[in-house]
Amino acid sequence: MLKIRDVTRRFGANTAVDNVALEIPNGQMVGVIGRSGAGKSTLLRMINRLIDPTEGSIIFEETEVSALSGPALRRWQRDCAMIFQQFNLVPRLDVLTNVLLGRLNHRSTSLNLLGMFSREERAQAIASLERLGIAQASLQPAGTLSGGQQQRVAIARALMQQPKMILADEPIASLDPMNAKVVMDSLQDINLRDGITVVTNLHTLDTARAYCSRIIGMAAGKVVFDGAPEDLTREAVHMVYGADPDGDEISEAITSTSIAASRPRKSAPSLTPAFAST
Ligand SMILES: Nc1ncnc2c1ncn2[C@@H]1O[C@H](COP(=O)(O)OP(=O)(O)OP(=O)(O)O)[C@@H](O)[C@H]1O
Repeated sequence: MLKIRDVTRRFGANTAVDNVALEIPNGQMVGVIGRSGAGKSTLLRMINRLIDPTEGSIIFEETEVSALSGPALRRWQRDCAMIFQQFNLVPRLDVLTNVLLGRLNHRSTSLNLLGMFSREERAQAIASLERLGIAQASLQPAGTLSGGQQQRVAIARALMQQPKMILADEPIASLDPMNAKVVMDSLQDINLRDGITVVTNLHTLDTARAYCSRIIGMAAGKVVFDGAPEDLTREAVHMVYGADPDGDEISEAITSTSIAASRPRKSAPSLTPAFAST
């Protein structure tokens, strides 16, 4: 269980995340939605400790993640793998080496300095690439792959960390619908088959509805919706996205990529939809 307790993050006078409290049980697939600037990335980055909260605490199992430093913090960042919109691979290195880099936090500094990976680690990296359907590109420089392929490499690298949780920050925002579907199907497969918690920021509402059993809607740094996709009514969508500049209700079409999940998502959790009063 991940517990986010009254977490706030300010950048100067700007409050990016405003007093957010959430509990995420292990094994959920959670979509975080909201307008640009709503605080989605900041929230994810605080969970992974790429950014520190200004106030509040983040707890995983019995560990206060927000208080960790040194090797314990690196262990947490290994347990909580992060996937980014821009993939964050090393373009000049081949795909296999990029995936092996996911092992770095598992190993001693001296082994890392020698840059040596065991036969077992290599086999594991190839198995991860096979699972993502991209093993044939193992020896290609990562920078020569298409965006969709690069994101699959990034997911294979995340798997090499043997994470307890995957945080994906707009993983499909740079991809065309077909590649977006492959990437979301992969994240769903990892969630369903391995039971790994996935928390993903998504620009598009229909993707969140299709893949996530729980949707968290943010507006101006606050959680304004937390519930199952079925409970995301027009009213709730309005609370998350607000009205367009002409004052008209926002259309779901503009938050749509038209991708459909290959597998049905897990049945919805027994969540009471929460609407913030402010
Ligand atoms: N490093 C930073 N320094 C200053 N302000 C920041 C920083 N990171 C985020 N912000 C501000 O915090 C607010 C929330 O940003 P955040 O990136 O978390 O939103 P988001 O919902 O992820 O948006 P997007 O979908 O555009 O990525 C914004 O006003 C943003 O400008």
